[in-house]
Amino acid sequence: MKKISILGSTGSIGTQTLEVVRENPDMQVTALAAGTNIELLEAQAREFCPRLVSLWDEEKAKDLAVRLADTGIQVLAGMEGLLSAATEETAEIVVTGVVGMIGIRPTIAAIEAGKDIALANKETLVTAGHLIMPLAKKNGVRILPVDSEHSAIFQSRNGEEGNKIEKILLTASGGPFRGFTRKQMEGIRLQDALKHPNWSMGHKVTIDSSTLVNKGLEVMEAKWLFDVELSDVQVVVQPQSIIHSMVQYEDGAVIAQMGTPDMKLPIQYALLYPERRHMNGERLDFWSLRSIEFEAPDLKNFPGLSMAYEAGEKGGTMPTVFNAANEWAVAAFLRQKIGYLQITDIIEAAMARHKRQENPGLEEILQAEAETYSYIEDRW
Ligand SMILES: NC(=O)C1=CN([C@@H]2O[C@H](COP(=O)(O)OP(=O)(O)OC[C@H]3O[C@@H](n4cnc5c(N)ncnc54)[C@H](OP(=O)(O)O)[C@@H]3O)[C@@H](O)[C@H]2O)C=CC1
Ligand SMILES: CC(=O)[C@@H](O)[C@H](O)COP(=O)(O)O
Ligand SMILES: [Mn+2]
Repeated sequence: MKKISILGSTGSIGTQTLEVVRENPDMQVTALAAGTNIELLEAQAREFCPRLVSLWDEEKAKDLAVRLADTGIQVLAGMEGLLSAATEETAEIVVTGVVGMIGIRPTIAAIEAGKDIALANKETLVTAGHLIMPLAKKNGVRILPVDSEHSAIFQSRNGEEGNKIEKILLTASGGPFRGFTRKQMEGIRLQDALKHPNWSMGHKVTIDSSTLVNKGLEVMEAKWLFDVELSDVQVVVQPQSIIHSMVQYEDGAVIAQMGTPDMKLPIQYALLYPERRHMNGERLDFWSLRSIEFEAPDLKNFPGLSMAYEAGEKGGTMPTVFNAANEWAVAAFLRQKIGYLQITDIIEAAMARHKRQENPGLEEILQAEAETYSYIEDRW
């Protein structure tokens, strides 16, 4: 029986993880954590019977405890609850499906408790990769990528572990505004930015995909997961999201992982690694596909990607500032408080004023996040 704790169980990654669990009788959920969605978490708790559930919202957690009183399921709240879900004693693997830097502390706690990590929450590696990767090594736990591109790279490394990577070819859809100039992006509305061409995902990552900030975060995520230089990660626009990413080896061979855009595959692969198991769903049909297209990314009109390379090259607290500024700006755009182009303007301004700190610990990372927020809040 594979025992799984899911952080962010009510979100896009969380609900798809539960679909995978539903289809695999040898998987069992031991803990579930969410933010505020009490209705869905209650339904999930009743269906999957975990040992504990947690809601970030303290008041709603109290209400949930009353609602679940007949079940014997422990109900917790806040950071304490999130950490308890991450370290639930019987869990073997923790799916990090929360969104944003809130994922850092539970990921660290899970690793310290000896749990394998099925990592969807890329913000954790972007901001704290230099802490997470050595900690995982020290505790003998595996960081198994769930992000589709990183799962593809991981799959393309299978059997090649001893061979050096020459280059990672990280594919990008280009988002809904591929081909737009910045001028054409001036009037973009929230509902337009939420229309990803290929993937159905949570709001934050969908906006990140549209600005190419998602690809920037993924470049840094790849650096930590596969121990490569940022300059060895090349972004290739592949508009259909059929090739999920590729690895080029020293003899020039390129190994790719392909498939329809469906996150259940990388989720199941991470949960069952190294086993592959039957999965229902669409298969690629090359006769109807006919061709697969490629483009170079447009760095001029999508500055989020170059700023991510710059933040990653500078290192220290700079990736935290890049990420925190983006988290703030995307949340404000989702509340319709700022315009679309201001997202990257805010990241640029926050990075420009930041005095970088080398090799930050957890407290310094969280402080850089807080300082970035207060700098932005004073100006926007
Ligand atoms: N969706 C996808 O296909 C992909 C996502 N990712 C990454 O995975 C992560 C999750 O993305 P996605 O599933 O789309 O996001 P969603 O917004 O759909 O879901 C986020 C989840 O996190 C929960 N949550 C938010 N804040 C807290 C908190 N403070 N404490 C506990 N739980 C919290 C939410 O709970 P509630 O619903 O109650 O608010 C929800 O369950 C992101 O880092 C994203 O970049 C990577 C690749 C693909
Ligand atoms: C499904 C997934 O992994 C997303 O992170 C996806 O990568 C978004 O697509 P683009 O950022 O390439 O538009
Ligand atoms: Mn991705």
